[in-house]
Amino acid sequence: MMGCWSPKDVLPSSRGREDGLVDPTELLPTLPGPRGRTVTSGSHNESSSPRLMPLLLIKMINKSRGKILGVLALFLVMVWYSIYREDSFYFPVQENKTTCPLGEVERKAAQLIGNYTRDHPLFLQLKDYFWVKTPSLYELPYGTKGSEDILLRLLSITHYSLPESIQRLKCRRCAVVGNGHRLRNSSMGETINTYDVVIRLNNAPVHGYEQDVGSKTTMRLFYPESAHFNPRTENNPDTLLVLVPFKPMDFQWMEAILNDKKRVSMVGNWVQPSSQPTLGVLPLLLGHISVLLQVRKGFWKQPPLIWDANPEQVRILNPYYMEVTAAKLLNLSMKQPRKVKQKPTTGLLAITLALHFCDLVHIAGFGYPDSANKKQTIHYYEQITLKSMAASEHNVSHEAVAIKRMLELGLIRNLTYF
Ligand SMILES: CC(=O)N[C@H]1[C@H]([C@H](O)[C@H](O)CO)O[C@](OP(=O)(O)OC[C@H]2O[C@@H](n3ccc(N)nc3=O)[C@H](O)[C@@H]2O)(C(=O)O)C[C@@H]1O
Ligand SMILES: CO[C@@H]1[C@H](O)[C@@H](O)[C@H](O[C@H]2[C@H](O)[C@@H](NC(C)=O)[C@H](OCc3ccccc3)O[C@@H]2CO)O[C@@H]1CO
Repeated sequence: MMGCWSPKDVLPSSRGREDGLVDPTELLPTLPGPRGRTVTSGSHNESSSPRLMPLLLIKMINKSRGKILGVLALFLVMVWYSIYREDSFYFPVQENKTTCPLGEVERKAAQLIGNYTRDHPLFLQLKDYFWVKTPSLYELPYGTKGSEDILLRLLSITHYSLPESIQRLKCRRCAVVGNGHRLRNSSMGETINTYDVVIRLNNAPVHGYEQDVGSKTTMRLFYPESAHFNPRTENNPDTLLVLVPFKPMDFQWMEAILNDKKRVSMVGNWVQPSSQPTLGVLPLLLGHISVLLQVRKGFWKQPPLIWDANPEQVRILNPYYMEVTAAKLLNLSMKQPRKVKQKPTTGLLAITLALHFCDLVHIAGFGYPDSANKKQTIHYYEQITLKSMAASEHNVSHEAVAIKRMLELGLIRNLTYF
């Protein structure tokens, strides 16, 4: 969709191939054959004997000189443009690990985001709900108005701190990994693992895709409907599992999961989904399921009822970042009429979060296929197309413009192409 150039722009147009790619033999000069036949220099005949090779090569270069020079000139202009603009539109970024562009993200983000500030906590904190000094202006997903009571309960069983290992970093180099198909066969895994903070989204797997997407996950943003059923296999033991709340039911789901987990673990008998429950734990398990069945209604997709994650890893994202993404990056109204529903994707939200927390923000796996491209799969891990997003309430072309603006500003850089 957002590709800035394609091989078609610089190579001769394809005549015979239906897939629109250039036939390699078209690039070979034509030569008179032994009996007046015209053959390409790639064909196997006497004229390709070793003695004639230098002659052929010179002839080839002579004939294609214009094209070669054209391609070379275009390539040089692109290299120059990329270096000049300090962005990675055309080429993957090569970052010097020893330098830290301290203050650069803040300076550039302030150009794009009105009233930009790093003063807001990343995660919701219990102390802000004991005595609400400044009530939130908006309801979920842009604020916590009306959710104060459930938050009092939920925040008393979750944590809000940033792990010490992140706090002590002198430079927070962050990679935000989108779920896009462009990561497939990208071999970006090793590079992604070098970042201090790797942010992943929803139920995107790493297991089996390490070479392309890496295996490090510092934070994973998700909502109940996008929670992976087996969080332990796709995260690290210290990954922060960051709930993005969209509706009050999301808090209730998290509370039920965590409370029940606490109750079950108190008996020291947490039942793995795959293991056989012992008889002693059955009443507890039934209680667990009935609590969760009560919160089951009200979701647009079945969330996990058993979720085997360590409660110490769980955080609740401050809806402030959703507000900034919607209002400042997408210019959405905070008070949308009920019919016109549009909200930011989790990926754009994650980029916004990174802009408020990191010293360097690189993205990978962002970019949807063109809307006319009905067959292209959208994810690196499953075979679904844009059609599956028909009821998604996102405007991905609008978001692409916002991301492109950030790339142009040099505020973020791209590890894959966009
Ligand atoms: C059917 C549906 O509702 N799909 C939504 C899915 C779905 O709910 C989850 O995957 C859970 O199954 O979630 C979303 O997004 P999804 O989980 O697909 O992808 C996460 C983020 O990666 C970026 N992305 C993804 C694919 C692609 N080709 N290009 C991209 O740039 C986007 O920024 C995206 O946000 C979501 O939460 O935003 C948005 C999707 O619209
Ligand atoms: C970041 O948004 C997430 C995902 O990308 C969206 O596609 C998804 O949109 C759903 C929307 O949140 C649902 N609205 C409510 C109020 O729950 C909407 O509900 C309609 C519906 C209801 C019952 C059964 C099916 C559909 O469904 C949208 C998806 O089709 O929101 C995600 C965050 O929750």
